[in-house]
Amino acid sequence: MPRRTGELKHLIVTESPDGELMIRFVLRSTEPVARIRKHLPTLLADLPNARVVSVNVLPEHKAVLEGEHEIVLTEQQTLAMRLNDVTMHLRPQSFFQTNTTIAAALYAEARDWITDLAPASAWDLYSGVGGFALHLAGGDPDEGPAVTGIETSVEAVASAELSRTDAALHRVRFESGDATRFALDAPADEAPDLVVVNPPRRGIGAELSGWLEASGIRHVLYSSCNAVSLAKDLAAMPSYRPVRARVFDMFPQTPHFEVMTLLERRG
Ligand SMILES: C[S@@+](CC[C@H](N)C(=O)[O-])C[C@H]1O[C@@H](n2cnc3c(N)ncnc32)[C@H](O)[C@@H]1O
Repeated sequence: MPRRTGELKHLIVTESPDGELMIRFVLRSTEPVARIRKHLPTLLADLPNARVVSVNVLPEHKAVLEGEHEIVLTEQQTLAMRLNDVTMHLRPQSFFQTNTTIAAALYAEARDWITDLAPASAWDLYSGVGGFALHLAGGDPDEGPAVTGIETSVEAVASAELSRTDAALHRVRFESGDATRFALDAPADEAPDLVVVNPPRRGIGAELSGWLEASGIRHVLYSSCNAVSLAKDLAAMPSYRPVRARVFDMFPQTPHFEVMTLLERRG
């Protein structure tokens, strides 16, 4: 009979493409924090590539990986994730695509497809730490589309803002908020040329797909980790036709995959 009295629930390790590590101890309580702090110098000496070490507190016994309370123990608060020519500064608790090599290919392909379309403005809905927005914005801060990223996680928005500032991309901005609410509340004359959506497994849902269908937006780039919700969302947007699509093996050795498609308004 499990007694559930242990303190360590999970150890979450993120390795950057440069081999640097973010190590997160998911604990039942803050009781071991003083001990981890005490042994931190030894841990850092044994793992010279460790850059960020934190404790995440998850008191409840439930089927989630992490809780809301995070205590960063190192001076460095973010892990630099260098993908293609974009550096993203990842804070603990921010979503990052599961497979970094494939994520780099995904963002590069998105940029490739979009460059030809040369949109003046774009929204990156469900922007996370800003992978799509930062790639679409391009290397020159004065060129490329004006991009607005919308994301519910405050930590992810803070990560994205840091990366944007670091790259001096003044035509990119990130806001914390609900993607559907943002679209529904936007003045009609502020609709962009392109909308990128990269939602969680549930997809974008009836409200946002209905809004896109009724909008005059010319292109939608939809990156999905669940082909079932993607198909449902696409069925609700018959005014768009897929002009490009590619499957990415984001979750090797599982039945899951990422699929990205570029949709173009008919007519
Ligand atoms: C599949 S991840 C994609 C993140 C990002 N596009 C990337 O490439 O890393 C989905 C993101 O949607 C965010 N999210 C979930 N529900 C949301 C909502 N209603 N509005 C905006 N963002 C949401 C999650 O926090 C998560 O960061």
